[in-house]
Amino acid sequence: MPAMVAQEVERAAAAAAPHFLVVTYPAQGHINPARHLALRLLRATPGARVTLSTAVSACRKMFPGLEEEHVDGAGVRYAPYSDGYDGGFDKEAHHHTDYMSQLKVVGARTLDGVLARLRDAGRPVTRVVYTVLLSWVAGVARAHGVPAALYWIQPATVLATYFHFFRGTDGFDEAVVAAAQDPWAEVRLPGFPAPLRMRDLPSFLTITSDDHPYAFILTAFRELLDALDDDRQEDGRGRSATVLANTFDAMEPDAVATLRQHGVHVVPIGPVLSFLDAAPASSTNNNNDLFSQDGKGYLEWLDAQEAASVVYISFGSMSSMSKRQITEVSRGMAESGRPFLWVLRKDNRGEVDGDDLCAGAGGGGMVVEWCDQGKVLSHPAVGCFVTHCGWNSTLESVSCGVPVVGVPQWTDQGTNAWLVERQLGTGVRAAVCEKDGVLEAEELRRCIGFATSEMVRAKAALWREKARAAAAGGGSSERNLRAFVDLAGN
Ligand SMILES: O=c1ccn([C@@H]2O[C@H](COP(=O)(O)OP(=O)(O)O[C@H]3O[C@H](CO)[C@@H](O)[C@H](O)[C@H]3O)[C@@H](O)[C@H]2O)c(=O)[nH]1
Repeated sequence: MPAMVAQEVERAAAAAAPHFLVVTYPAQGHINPARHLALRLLRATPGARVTLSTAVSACRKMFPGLEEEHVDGAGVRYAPYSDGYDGGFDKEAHHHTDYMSQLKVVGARTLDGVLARLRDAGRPVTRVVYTVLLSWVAGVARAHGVPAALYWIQPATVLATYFHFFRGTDGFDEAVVAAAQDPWAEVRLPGFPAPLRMRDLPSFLTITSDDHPYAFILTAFRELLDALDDDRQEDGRGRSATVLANTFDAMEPDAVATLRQHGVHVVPIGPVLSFLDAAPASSTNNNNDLFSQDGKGYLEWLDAQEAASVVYISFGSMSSMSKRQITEVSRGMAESGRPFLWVLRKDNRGEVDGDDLCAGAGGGGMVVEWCDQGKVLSHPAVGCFVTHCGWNSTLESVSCGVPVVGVPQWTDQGTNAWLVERQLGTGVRAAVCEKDGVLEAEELRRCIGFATSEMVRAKAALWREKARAAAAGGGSSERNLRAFVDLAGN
């Protein structure tokens, strides 16, 4: 075959290969599930391209010096959009509402540029997948004639809650507004056999004024569901655009059923955790950290601990611990006599020194600024996880069979704690001080004792198997993802 013809054939083949563009908000808890999905898509689709797009500032933290594009060691390409704050968003100087409006305008314009550039380079995007808070991405994809799917990175129960709230299904919205001030009030979520308490619902539903500092988040969720409706009308089949959900059938059957019954085309593909796919030694979620590890050798320290003895403590990438909370955790761990590994981010520890904390807690632990949580939870020495119940941390704990002490702070975390305690039985939600929400030392010790009991450990082991079976070859989530991928290839 003459060289020019061969080149043409190669170019045509490249243009025909599926190309997924995964777009995410620039927060650690959003970037991680996006990258795990990117890796899953690469693995599920031989010859496919996967590009991940998040804001320039986040991309530069992950890959210093990045300009237009970067390909990581696993083959995921990064092509950032601009959120209007390429130097980083200073939350002391600007209001988050301004950030969201900038993100919508500048993000839409620059993401449009990313799609155009990939098309002009002979690598047209065939499917866009976007995470929460980014409803405008659906419009950008539509303008390029590319189908878009929402990737829901919180539990399906939270999606069902927002959906029925915004729709007003069976008066759910009115019931929530009436009970907003009472965390113990019970409300019936349509499609669920038993009532939930207000504290089990996403915290944003209790926002009753547009002046509330987080009112913009409730608006962003409303817009996200509206965007699904826009696609429903265009689809003509009476169901919404695809919603890939980072959950699995066995974990949230009621939520998946009620959403489908109301026309939401929800497709459980979780747990989407790439470190489950690799051999434990190479398991990693590296390369996408917005925080730096301090190289303290925590894995070697874990190696030296007894099996299932260590309590791992982390409140994720956003929540901060008050000074009193830090003191109570430190006291609780000292009194428990158990070894602990505690993540206290720099922006979360105030004046507190990690080494002083360890000494104060009896010297049986280690405080780090950030760690590879996938590796930590996969480590046999870890026997309990004290967590704020972010959805990623929750799914990671379930998939690693580590029992949980839940200390939810806000957003979806109350629902995640409810799932863990009431639906799965793999942990316990701690009682906190009514005045300041602090988990006190005695309660921490009690909860760790309960979470490490034979009964809870057995449940955690059971759900570990169910989670892994769903994601493994032939499992419900793997089949769902494959069907999605096959569709995207056509
Ligand atoms: O030292 C650490 C601490 C955390 N992580 C990872 O960081 C992610 C944290 O995500 P998550 O547990 O969901 O917490 P947040 O960062 O707080 O995530 C935000 O986003 C999530 C997805 O929308 C929501 O479920 C949370 O409530 C919200 O706070 C997880 O993948 C962890 O493995 C590390 O790798 N190292």
